Amino acid sequence: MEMQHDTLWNEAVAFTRAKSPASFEQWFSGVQFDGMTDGIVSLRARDEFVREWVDQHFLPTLVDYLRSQTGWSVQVAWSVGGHLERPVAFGVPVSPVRPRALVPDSRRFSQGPATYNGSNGSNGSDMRDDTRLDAAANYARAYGVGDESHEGEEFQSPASRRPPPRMESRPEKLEKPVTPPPLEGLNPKYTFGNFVVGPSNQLAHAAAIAAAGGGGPRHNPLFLCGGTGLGKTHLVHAVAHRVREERPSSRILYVSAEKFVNEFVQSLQEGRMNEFRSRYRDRCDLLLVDDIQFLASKTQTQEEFFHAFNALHQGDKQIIVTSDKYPQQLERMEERLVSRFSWGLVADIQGPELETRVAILRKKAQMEQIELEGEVVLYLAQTIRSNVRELEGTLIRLAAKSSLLGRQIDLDFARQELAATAGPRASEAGVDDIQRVVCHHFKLRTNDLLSKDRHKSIAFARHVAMYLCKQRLKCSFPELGRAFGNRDHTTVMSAVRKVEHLRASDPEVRAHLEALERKLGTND
Ligand SMILES: Nc1ncnc2c1ncn2[C@@H]1O[C@H](COP(=O)(O)OP(=O)(O)OP(=O)(O)O)[C@@H](O)[C@H]1O
Repeated sequence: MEMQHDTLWNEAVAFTRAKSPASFEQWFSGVQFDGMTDGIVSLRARDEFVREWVDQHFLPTLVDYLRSQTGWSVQVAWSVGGHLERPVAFGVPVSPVRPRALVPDSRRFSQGPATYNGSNGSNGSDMRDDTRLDAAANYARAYGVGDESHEGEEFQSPASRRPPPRMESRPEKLEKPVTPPPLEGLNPKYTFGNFVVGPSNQLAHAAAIAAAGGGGPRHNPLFLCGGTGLGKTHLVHAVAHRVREERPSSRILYVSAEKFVNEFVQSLQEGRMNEFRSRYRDRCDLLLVDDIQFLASKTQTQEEFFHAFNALHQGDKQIIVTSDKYPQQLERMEERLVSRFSWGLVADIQGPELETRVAILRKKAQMEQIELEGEVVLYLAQTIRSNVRELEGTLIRLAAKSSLLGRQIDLDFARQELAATAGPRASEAGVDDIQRVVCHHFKLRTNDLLSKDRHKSIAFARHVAMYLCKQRLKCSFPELGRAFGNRDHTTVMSAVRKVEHLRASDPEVRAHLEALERKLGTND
């Protein structure tokens, strides 16, 4: 089995190397392959800078290759520092320009090897936070390594004997920027390499890779939807990063729907509509719009967006839209827009399962250099189930507190902290609480649930409340019947069964239940 893994790894390496051999040699001289088990690839980087560069520029290709060959959800576990006995490649192994620590000192908790300790005399302490790209550029200038993104053209190592760049119009190699200028509003950490794939998001992930030109059928538009904090924005940024890397000349527009509205209003007021239209209809190869639900009720902006959409779609320019709802659930949105959103692929992202939450926590801890014991990871993943943003926020809060108090993040510490900040535990919530939350969600009065009213919307809310009570409380069917206006226990039983069935078959019902479960919190 190990043998097979090694072969697979070697194939993935060969595949990735072939895309840009010189650059590969340079960067992978600072990386060691420590093995692969259960879809987890263990790598060691010489330092944090190499880790981050390789993570962002090479791993998406490498991991995609492994995934395509095995069908596994491949994860990469990095360790940083220490001597590399078996580097993957043998380029010029030096990193003369050391950027400052990637996270503020207060957030660097790793007990592992120090990363930027000025060992080469280059004290980065007075460098700005945004010096990473500068440092990367210097690194590349000095050693001829760099971005993979220059369409068939490679950065060259001093030792390389490859012919000079083919494109005559390009200025001297050392003068051109190593990476295209960053796109406004993009989070550099939101890359495919940093996105953990699991059953809850694999369709959205695969569709995003395809939209970025990474193979597989491309759907236009791609409509990504799901509850808050589940990774929609992350995926959209990842597409932009990937396209930026691989096709630097592509004109990418990333906006939140809110920004689109503001730009539109401002252009209208200032008589610059031609410019606005040209920007969104003619000078754009990839349009990414976050939180489209924000266009609700804004009829004039919707009209403008409709025309931009048509122009781009006709020109086969990729459009990706995110939303917290399915297209059909978007309220106060023109029908013709809603129908267009479903022309391509609607890919939803569900709340991550336990295994994915564990993998996300590991990834985030690794990125932020936070040391976490396995039992703490599991405890956090079991306790925080609502969304990834909350998971991530809790991790950062724990790390900050642990740093302030000088205490290790062990299970006791995590338990105390979560208990101190959690609201009332769901297990303490009673039938009344659940009824109240359900009524609030469906905009009903509590009395409605207890009444004999059989109006469809009230009956549905009542069934949902019964289902949630049954799931979360240790109540018998007869007890629940009494709590819901003295109903027969068989009525409750059939309501619970009905909702169970709808949950599995109807995405809209599932979305309601997930929203309610988020509001009610965990019942662990
Ligand atoms: N599968 C994942 N792997 C790694 N990180 C993730 C994953 N899903 C979400 N995250 C992280 O969770 C945080 C929230 O994600 P993001 O902002 O993309 O959510 P969203 O779905 O756009 O939410 P909203 O609708 O509220 O804007 C980000 O820091 C993101 O990196």
